[in-house]
Amino acid sequence: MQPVRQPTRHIGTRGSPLALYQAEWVQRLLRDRDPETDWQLRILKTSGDTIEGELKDFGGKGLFTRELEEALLDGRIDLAVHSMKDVPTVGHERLVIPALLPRADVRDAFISVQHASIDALPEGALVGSASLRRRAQLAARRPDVRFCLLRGNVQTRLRKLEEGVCDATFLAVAGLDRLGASDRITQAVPTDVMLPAPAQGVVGIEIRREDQRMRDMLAGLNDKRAELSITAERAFLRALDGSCRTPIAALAEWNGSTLQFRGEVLSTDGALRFGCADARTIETVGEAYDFGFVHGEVLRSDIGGRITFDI
Ligand SMILES: NCc1[nH]cc(CCC(=O)O)c1CC(=O)O
Repeated sequence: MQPVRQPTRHIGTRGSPLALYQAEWVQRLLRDRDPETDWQLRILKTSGDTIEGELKDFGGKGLFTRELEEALLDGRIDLAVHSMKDVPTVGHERLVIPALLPRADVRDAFISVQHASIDALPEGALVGSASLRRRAQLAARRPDVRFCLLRGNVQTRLRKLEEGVCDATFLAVAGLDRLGASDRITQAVPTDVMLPAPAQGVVGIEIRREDQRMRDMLAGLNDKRAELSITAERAFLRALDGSCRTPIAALAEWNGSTLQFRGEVLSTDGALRFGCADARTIETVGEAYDFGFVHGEVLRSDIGGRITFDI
């Protein structure tokens, strides 16, 4: 008998602990589905991993995903694992995302060594966050709070917080749960206080459009509910934003077969806040997309010139 050569397929990922955890999760799922293939991780650095300052100042989209997409296109990797929150709403024509994994906790976590909740923060507290959305949402509730940058991967940020660099920070509950750091969460912030980023808590797998075999295999991993939810949220974002410089939040939650959608846009200082909410029975990706997109367009015209969108 001829020994069977195991085909190798490469799963591309960033090197942060959270990215690696998510890529290993995908690797396990693929090994279960297709043990004949040798599923290897390939770690790549993205521009988002090397930037020091404010992400918004770098303008470009896809800071955490572009290098992975280039590696897909030139064949260095066969799959790319992304946090969907980091994936631009307009994709490359030669790439597709056929699998979205079941959604984790969508909330943001408030983390502080000394203070029990957002409302317990002392007057003028210093909050470390590079996220425009979290800053604006917190400022809307607590205009007295001051901000500083706190960047780096989840562990780095938690360490800086313990060193006293700031009084509190925010991270996605999903990321902390995946890293086994749920005990660091001081308060899981209710979504009516802090509506999450579009697609927060969802991991997606991107591949080359032409890779039909991979598409067929991944179709079985796709979570339809996660797909419809984030399709609506990302369509809302797409209708509103071109630059990642406007604080935008969206969440589409299931109640039976009804998708309950909420979206909001804030001014950077949190002084202006425009929101919408609606519920509809949704069955297809097309319906989910239209649902989110229309709400983005309506909100955009409600806002008029009061918040600038530099598309
Ligand atoms: N690069 C930032 C990023 N992208 C996705 C997550 C969290 C995990 C998720 O939303 O799926 C994080 C970190 C954070 O916001 O705390």
